[in-house]
Amino acid sequence: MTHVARIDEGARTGARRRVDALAKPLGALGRLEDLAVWLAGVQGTSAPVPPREVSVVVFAGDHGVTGDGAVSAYPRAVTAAMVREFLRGGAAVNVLAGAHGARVRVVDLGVDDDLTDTPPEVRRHKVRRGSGAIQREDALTVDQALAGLAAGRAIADEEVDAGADLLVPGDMGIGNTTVAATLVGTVLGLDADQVVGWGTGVDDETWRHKRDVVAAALERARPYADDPVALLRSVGSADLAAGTGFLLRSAERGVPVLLDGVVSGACALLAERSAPGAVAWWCAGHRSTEPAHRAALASLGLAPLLDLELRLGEASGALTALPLLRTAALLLAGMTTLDSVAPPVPEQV
Ligand SMILES: Cc1cc2ncn([C@H]3O[C@H](COP(=O)(O)O)[C@@H](O)[C@H]3O)c2cc1C
Ligand SMILES: O=C(O)c1cccnc1
Repeated sequence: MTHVARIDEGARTGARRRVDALAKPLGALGRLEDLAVWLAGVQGTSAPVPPREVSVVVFAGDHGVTGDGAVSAYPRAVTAAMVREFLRGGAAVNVLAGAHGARVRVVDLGVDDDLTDTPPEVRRHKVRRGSGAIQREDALTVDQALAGLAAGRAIADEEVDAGADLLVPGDMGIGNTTVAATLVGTVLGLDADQVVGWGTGVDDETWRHKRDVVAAALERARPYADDPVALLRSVGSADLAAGTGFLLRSAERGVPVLLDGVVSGACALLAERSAPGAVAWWCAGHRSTEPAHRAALASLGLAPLLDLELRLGEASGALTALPLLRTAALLLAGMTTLDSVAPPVPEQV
């Protein structure tokens, strides 16, 4: 059972009042105003501060769905190679985190490689190597789905206990847009055509195969549309289970999250289904080109901060949006009020 923490409505009201009093026309800072009010609600103060301790967690895993003909433009071995690169510091997530002052942690939940050359910390939460081919078999056992969820929760706890004031989920796993599309399609009752995208940049023939794979997986998953754990078992994966647990725990601990692309969007949809109201703790950093991401955000009622046609994952969209969140807080804190600058109303004679 997830007990969603309460958003501070008083702080939101106070921040809205302050925003409206600032030295600008009413509403002139557009969605930056809403962002400042959101931050106030999740920080529990009408004077929110820019998030300082930003913790990015990249959940990594491989997907059995890549086994029967390509659903991705890249081979499975790229997952392990990119995990190693995250540790070396040359991936997009590293550059963006460095630029914007965030910490990156990579966690292997299901990479199809033992990664014995990486620090034990990376592999501590490993559930299995790869997941089942969801078009014809379960992705996980129930125990593995629960282990993935528990790992995500534990990781959120570790980050929050270490002082994180903003959590950012990222993803790495060849084939994961196929899994995310299946989860979103199942939860929202959509067809494969409505959720399947081009992922890493597949050609038309691969797209059609991907669509058929998702259609078969949707068929298997339909009976579990209202049961997030059964969904993760049948058509999910250990890394997406962990992403879902991470988001659930953020809402329990009352720590805000900046969401990334279609993978965190699918996790958010599952987490919101299992803990209605949790979405109040999450902000959508961006909208990717994946149709399933668009559908997930619309269903969650989240308006993305950016729409830059990104299609990378790794938390890259969320980190690109991070400065906007800080900007919103700085404007609220630093601007003076209109009544301190406006010429006084002339007195009647
Ligand atoms: C070099 C490289 C770096 C990446 N970083 C994130 N992804 C992203 O692309 C993959 C999902 O797309 P699909 O479902 O089409 O495989 C995931 O690994 C995701 O994290 C990458 C993909 C590649 C090739
Ligand atoms: O939507 C995304 O986040 C995405 C798209 C393509 C590849 N990886 C992630």
